[in-house]
Amino acid sequence: MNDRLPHEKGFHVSWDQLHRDARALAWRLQGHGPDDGAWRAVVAITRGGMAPAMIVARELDIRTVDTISVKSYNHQEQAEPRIIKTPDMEIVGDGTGVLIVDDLVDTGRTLEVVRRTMPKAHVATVYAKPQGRPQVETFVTEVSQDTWIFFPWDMALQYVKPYRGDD
Ligand SMILES: O=P(O)(O)OC[C@H]1O[C@H](OP(=O)(O)OP(=O)(O)O)[C@H](O)[C@@H]1O
Ligand code: HPA
Ligand SMILES: [Mg+2]
Repeated sequence: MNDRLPHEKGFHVSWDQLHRDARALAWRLQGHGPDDGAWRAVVAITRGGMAPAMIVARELDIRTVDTISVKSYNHQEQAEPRIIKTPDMEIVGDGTGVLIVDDLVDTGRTLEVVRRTMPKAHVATVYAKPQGRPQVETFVTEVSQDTWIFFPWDMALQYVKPYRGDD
C-alpha cells in the first residue's frame, strides 16, 4: 500500500454512466481538431482507455484507432509506468491531430510517459483527479484525489440486504 491509500470514497460508474460520460467527452472534442476541426486518429491507452476511445471514435467518425500499452498499477498499488507497446508511429507521427484517450487521470504519471511519445497530441480523459489534471486538455468529470473510481468492467451486480431485515 502506498500513501494515497486507503481511498476514503468510492465512485462507482455503471456502463450506462460511462457511455454517457464518454459521449459528453466526444461532444467537447468535436470540431476542435487542428486545421478543419477534424481529428485524424485516436490512440487508446490500454486497457481502461479502450471503451471510452471506442465511443469517442464512433461519435466523431474516426476510423483510425490504435493503442499504446502502459503498465503502471498492480491493483491499487502504483509502480513506475512502463510502455510495453507503442502505436504505429508512421500513423501517429508527432501526435498532430491525434486524440489520446484514457478512462481517467490520477497522478498523471501514465500520461506523462505517453505524452513524450506524441508531444503534439491532444489528451482527453473521461474522469480526472486534481493531481493529474495538468496532463489533460479535455475531461468530463473531476473527482477528489482520495476517491477511487470503480469502472463497470471491474464490478458485478449483486444482492444487497434491505436496510431493515431479519438479522
Ligand atoms: O494518472 P495515473 O496515476 O498514472 O493513473 C491513471 C492510469 O491508471 C489506470 O490504468 P492501469 O495502469 O491501472 O491499467 P489498466 O488501464 O490496464 O487498468 C487508469 O486506467 C489510467 O490509465
Ligand atoms: O481511481 C482509480 N480507479 C481505477 N483505476 C485507477 N488507476 C488509478 N486511479 C484509479
Ligand atoms: Mg489505464
